[in-house]
Amino acid sequence: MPSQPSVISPDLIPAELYPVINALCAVSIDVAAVIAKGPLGQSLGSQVGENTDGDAQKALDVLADEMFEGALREANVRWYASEEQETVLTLDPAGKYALAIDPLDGSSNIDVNVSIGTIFSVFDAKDEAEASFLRPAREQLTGGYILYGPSCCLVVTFGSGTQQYVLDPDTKQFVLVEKAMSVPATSKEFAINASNYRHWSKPVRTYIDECLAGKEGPRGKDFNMRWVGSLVAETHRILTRGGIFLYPRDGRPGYENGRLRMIYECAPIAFVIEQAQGGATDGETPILDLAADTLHGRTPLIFGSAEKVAAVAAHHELSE
Ligand SMILES: O=P(O)(O)OC[C@H]1O[C@](O)(COP(=O)(O)O)[C@@H](O)[C@@H]1O
Ligand SMILES: [Mg+2]
Ligand SMILES: [Mg+2]
Repeated sequence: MPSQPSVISPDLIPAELYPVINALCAVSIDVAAVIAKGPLGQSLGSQVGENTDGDAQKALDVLADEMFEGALREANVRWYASEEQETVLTLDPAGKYALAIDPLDGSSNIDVNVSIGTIFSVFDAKDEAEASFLRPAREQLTGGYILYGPSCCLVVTFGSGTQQYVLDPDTKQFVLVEKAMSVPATSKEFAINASNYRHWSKPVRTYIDECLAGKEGPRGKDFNMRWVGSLVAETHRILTRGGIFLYPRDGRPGYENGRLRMIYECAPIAFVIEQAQGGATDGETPILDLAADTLHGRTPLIFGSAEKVAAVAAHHELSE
């Protein structure tokens, strides 16, 4: 751990959680430096194995996981649940918190120099490891992400607004730049992996068909589309200029609940988005009212500008 604090302007960070956030920031400064070396450093994008979900594990997935696990041992974290680990690890038996992490989000973008990130979520630790995570997402104490993009930033909520901190490369510290982020209520942008169109359910197809119909369609305006392939980058764009993101369930084997994991990805992103006046649902229920039933369980995720999320939810209701 560096001698200087890794995140300054900490007045909005609850004192008890500061060591956790500070440790996450300290590691992310090192992760950002590793990423910035690109092909000058070690080969980060090569496949080194598979995780429990059968996803390809890249060298940087494993390295980032090891780096966060190591640093969080001294940050009052009792239970550590990682997308890259099969079971929950005990870090500090006396620790107060249970931390879930997607150490490296957007793995397919590692070797193409496109934005990637880290997503995290913290609960109070219970005596049982798994029970600390398999509970309503609304019980999170904090949730957020670090984006390794053209600039590196931390976006985080503690339940009273969503804040943004940016890493100053000169001082190597995260500095508060926005106290209360707000998702624009409406926008003309949607994000979905349209290559799966033929596998989608009727409500999702209907909604996207309406967007594609543009001015002449029922929504009466032209839309734009984006798909980065890194959830953190899509989230940051939507927090900044609005829009909607959809990773729905679809008809492919293994995609019955979509692709994204509840505790490592959907819950923290939903927390950040709701605290910025946006919406996040699985199509029927707000994500924050759901609980994962297994550690690596997935859920459909639809989030963004409140008005757009409501429109998709309405399609789901109509089709019931
Ligand atoms: O390749 P697809 O099916 O479009 O999926 C893209 C999604 O998968 C993810 O990369 C999954 O995250 P990981 O990289 O952590 O496995 C998301 O960041 C992204 O939104
Ligand atoms: Mg991910
Ligand atoms: Mg990942």
